[in-house]
Amino acid sequence: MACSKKDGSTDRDGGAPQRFEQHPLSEVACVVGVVSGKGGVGKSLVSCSLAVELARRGLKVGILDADITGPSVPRMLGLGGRHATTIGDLFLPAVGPLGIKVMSANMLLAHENDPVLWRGPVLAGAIRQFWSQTSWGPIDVLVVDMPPGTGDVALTVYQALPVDGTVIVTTPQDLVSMIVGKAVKMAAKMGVGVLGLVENMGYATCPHCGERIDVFGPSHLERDSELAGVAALDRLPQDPALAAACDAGDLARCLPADFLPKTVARVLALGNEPAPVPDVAAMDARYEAAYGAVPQPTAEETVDMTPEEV
Ligand SMILES: Nc1ncnc2c1ncn2[C@@H]1O[C@H](COP(=O)(O)OP(=O)(O)OP(=O)(O)O)[C@@H](O)[C@H]1O
Repeated sequence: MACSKKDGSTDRDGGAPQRFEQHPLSEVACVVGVVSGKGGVGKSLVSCSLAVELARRGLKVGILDADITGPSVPRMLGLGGRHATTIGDLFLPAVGPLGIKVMSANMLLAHENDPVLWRGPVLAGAIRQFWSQTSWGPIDVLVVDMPPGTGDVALTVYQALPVDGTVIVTTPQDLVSMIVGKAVKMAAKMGVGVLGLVENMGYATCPHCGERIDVFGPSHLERDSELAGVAALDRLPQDPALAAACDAGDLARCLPADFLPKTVARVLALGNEPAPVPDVAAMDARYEAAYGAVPQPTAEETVDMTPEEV
């Protein structure tokens, strides 16, 4: 797979100086971010599932766990308690099932339940280490499991890594839908393309009669993706077997076949079909048509939201 250039000089930013340089021993062809506006919606599950599905198709896959303060990727892939290998300043990712390479803050801690009590600049430094000081080797797709929300680390990833496209994970609740808009706008403001929305935990299947139950009410996937102007990708069930597999570190083996089919196809198409950067003005117009005009703040009430340099 070939996406954008990964040598710190992508066409997108014209070689902006804040880009972190890829380690000379890494050859990452494609970087896909997985984000959610809000915590706990299943972003790490989607990151790991995407990695597993791509690895099942024979791709060389890595996961950069940018959820520094709440990392769950190592545990889900059976790498809980594993430490990263270091040679001097160089980090080597742990290798999990299906050859998936993983780099996570948890692999740098003495105990996996130690808290990471780092402030913004140190968190950004960790992202730099996971990209510039880590030898990933040849990787077709590097999945970046982002922290929830639109904070410091997400900003760093978008500014400093050559993200080719981002998958936004949501659940069918109004609060989460509203926050999807923030995640889409953040990507747009950073010039990052959006691959589409994945709705997680939308429904469950009754183990007795097989009936589908919409756990949080009807799906919002079509509505939210239309309003945001991004693709509707997959709708995932709430499945106790998946939760148990995550807890047991056995997700790679237990993940049902052809999980996330549309998301996988979209990622595989990235080389020929770049992820479109959402049009924020058009998106605002659609939200306004659907929900009415949002009262505009006065000049005194307006806060400068321009992202700062890393
Ligand atoms: N579709 C699902 N079916 C069953 N359990 C799920 C599903 N999706 C996520 N879970 C469970 O919910 C918990 C939270 O999932 P996950 O860690 O992926 O969320 P997250 O959005 O990455 O959270 P955080 O915001 O803390 O990073 C996990 O224990 C996971 O096993």
